[in-house]
Amino acid sequence: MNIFYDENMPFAAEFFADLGQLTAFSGRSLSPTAICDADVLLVRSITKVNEALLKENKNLRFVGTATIGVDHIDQPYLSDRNVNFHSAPGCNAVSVAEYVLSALVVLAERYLISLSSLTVGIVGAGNTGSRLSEKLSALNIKHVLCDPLLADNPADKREFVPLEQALNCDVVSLHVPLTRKGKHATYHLLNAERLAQFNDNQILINACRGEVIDNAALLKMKQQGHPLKLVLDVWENEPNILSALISYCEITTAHIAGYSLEGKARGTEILYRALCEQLDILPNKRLADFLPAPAIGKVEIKQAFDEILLNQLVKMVYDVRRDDAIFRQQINVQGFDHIRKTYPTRREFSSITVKLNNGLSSDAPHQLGFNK
Ligand SMILES: NC(=O)C1=CN([C@@H]2O[C@H](COP(=O)(O)OP(=O)(O)OC[C@H]3O[C@@H](n4cnc5c(N)ncnc54)[C@H](O)[C@@H]3O)[C@@H](O)[C@H]2O)C=CC1
Ligand SMILES: O=C(O)C(=O)[C@H](O)COP(=O)(O)O
Repeated sequence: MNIFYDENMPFAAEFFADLGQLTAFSGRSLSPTAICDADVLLVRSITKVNEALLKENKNLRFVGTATIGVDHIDQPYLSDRNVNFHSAPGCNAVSVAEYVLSALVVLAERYLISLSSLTVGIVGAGNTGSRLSEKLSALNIKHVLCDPLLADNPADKREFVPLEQALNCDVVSLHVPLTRKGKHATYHLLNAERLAQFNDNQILINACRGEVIDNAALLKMKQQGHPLKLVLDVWENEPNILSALISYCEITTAHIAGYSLEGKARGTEILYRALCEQLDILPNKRLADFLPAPAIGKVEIKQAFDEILLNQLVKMVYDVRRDDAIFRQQINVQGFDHIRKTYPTRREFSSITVKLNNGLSSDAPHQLGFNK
């Protein structure tokens, strides 16, 4: 069995070696002839999987994307060809939530804002939005959820607000898939008209897909002097982004919100399990067998919690300013894809054990995701 996989899938060789002949590829430049004899194709978000890519291939049985987003996959085409398709729902949702939290901590310090004074509007309350909601709850940060599709689902008991209410919050964080059709399509969900409603003090965070915000309209608004504070991880038309926007961002990164080692590697593991199931093989490998020990393994807390201490904990694991600095320094030299390919290791809160030796029963660090 010929298994072709994106070179940016951590532990792919370790997971898949026993299942077939492995070939790694560079996701942006994959050609139809390169994969003409693939039985299994494992991609990430930068490879568009469609008729144009697969036209030379007659053998394909399985396509997997080690990502949450599926907007790069022509699923009806795969289904017409009877090729099984799997994505990796939720794989890097914690990573996205930790990115947003780090951005909030950094901005709160930069502008001397207390996080507990803010209300966050989470647009899209699936895996990434829900993980963010849990972490905000752990820090007692007020937030509302907007998700008209889940609001219509009687099984989901959470309270939802209309979009306009979420967009009015002090912080607006976007967590929707990119969709172009239907009543709830998200392409340019934030168009010029909605962007114009933002007030001077708001913070807008986009760590879902660039096309959810009309980037040209956003640039125009910033050029006209709107003080909206911007955190942009994703961009329209990656990797050829609207670079004039960069200098208007408070925090700006190269689509790496989901790039914790755990988040990326979980994507690989989910596809390994899905392929094993298709092949009727019992999976015998687990991600825990491959993850290295983190640089910092254990922390002991010896004083009572306050916002400063909790913010320190967040930044100790992941300070988004590192990725912001790399982006600003390298975007015009090495380019968008290079920054992503050479991403330095980042671990999730769960990689660190936090021991409480402060006489308090408060469990905030563990609710935030740190290991007990
Ligand atoms: N920056 C990054 O590195 C990453 C970006 N993503 C992006 O984030 C997106 C969301 O991820 P998940 O939360 O895991 O997906 P999910 O599928 O678990 O949740 C998305 C939620 O958005 C809701 N939704 C759809 N249209 C909506 C609309 N018009 N208004 C409000 N809510 C709407 C859906 O009902 C769903 O509950 C992914 O599709 C992907 O494109 C995901 C992971 C990493
Ligand atoms: O999971 C998703 O959806 C994402 O946006 C990924 O973090 C994107 O990473 P790449 O697949 O582009 O490496």
